[in-house]
Amino acid sequence: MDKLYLKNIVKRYDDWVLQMDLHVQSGEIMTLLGPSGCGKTTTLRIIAGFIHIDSGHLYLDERLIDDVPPYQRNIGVVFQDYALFPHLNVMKNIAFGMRMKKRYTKTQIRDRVEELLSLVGLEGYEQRYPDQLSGGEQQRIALLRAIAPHPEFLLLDEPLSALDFQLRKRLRQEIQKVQRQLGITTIFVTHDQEEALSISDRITVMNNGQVEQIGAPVEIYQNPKTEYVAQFVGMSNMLSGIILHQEHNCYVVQTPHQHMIIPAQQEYLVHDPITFFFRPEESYLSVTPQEKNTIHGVIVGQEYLGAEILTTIRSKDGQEYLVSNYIKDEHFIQQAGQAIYLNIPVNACKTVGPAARTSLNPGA
Ligand SMILES: Nc1ncnc2c1ncn2[C@@H]1O[C@H](COP(=O)(O)OP(=O)(O)OP(=O)(O)O)[C@@H](O)[C@H]1O
Repeated sequence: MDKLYLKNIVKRYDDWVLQMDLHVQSGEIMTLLGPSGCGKTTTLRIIAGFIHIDSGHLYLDERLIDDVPPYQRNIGVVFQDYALFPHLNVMKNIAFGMRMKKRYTKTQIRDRVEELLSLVGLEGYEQRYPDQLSGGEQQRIALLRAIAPHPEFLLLDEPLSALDFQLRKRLRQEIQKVQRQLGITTIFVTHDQEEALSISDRITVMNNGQVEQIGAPVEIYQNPKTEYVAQFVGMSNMLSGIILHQEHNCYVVQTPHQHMIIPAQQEYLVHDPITFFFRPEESYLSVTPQEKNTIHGVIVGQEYLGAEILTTIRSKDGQEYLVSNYIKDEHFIQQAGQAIYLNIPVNACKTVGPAARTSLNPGA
């Protein structure tokens, strides 16, 4: 069932337009993912009721909420800076929203705060002040403050962006755990694709004010519908060519390098232009050419990433490709300038359709 429905929402700022049609299901974590300026925060602010829309409608539990003011929407919000009230201790910070509602007794408030603190392992922190907490602890308290008054919906706007990498990883698991235990429908905003893949039930990939693709993380990563999604979510190597002919369930494609064989996932005709991609982790290097789908090039650089090595290859026509190899599998540390073959298994090649939208914004 839809918890929230953004029906043909349009919001204009001068010559920039946000256009959204989005269903958020009850109990899910839906992530809005996209680069800076694509409209994630604007969407959240529309849902929270801080921004008026030019057209469209918002439904919460199938109830129209266009004219419901923010404080009556019963939505919990955690923004990027998660500023706690510095003059209030942890107990009072978390209790703040419950007190505002004037419908809870002192005992109910205390019990709720203690229950929530134990959920994130911060029992006994009630009397501390924000300046006596680490960044990660402050972030947890901000989350609890938002969920304490039993909101119907939780909006998290890049709540982890101020934290270091390890802490972000830990806290996103914690957010997910709390969200699951309370079953609270959540919209999570991030520009970090790894964070989106790890925390979400579904992801909405946004591009310049519009939805590019909506799907489960595995669907978005494995079957991106557009070139934009393939390149924004994970790393990908793009290739273009012309269909020469079909062979069984594959197309033979003329690319700048050679003929490449790719699975026939979509209907194409002979001579049609086609764009396909492969992921760095699905290709491999060799010093001799393989039977098919081999690109000859030279190594132009290698990046050591701990568990893997990311190698950049430049082909004769000057195009660069990324290949990642697990060091455990292959001790493939090479010199820049060395000639090498990049091999791409047929099934690693995936097509992306033409962008199924006409952008309203400049620069798309
Ligand atoms: N009040 C405003 N007046 C005019 N333009 C605005 C206003 N607020 C946002 N914009 C523009 O709307 C677009 C979307 O902004 P928004 O903050 O929603 O993006 P975002 O995806 O959340 O970006 P970030 O990740 O940097 O926070 C941007 O081009 C921004 O400049």
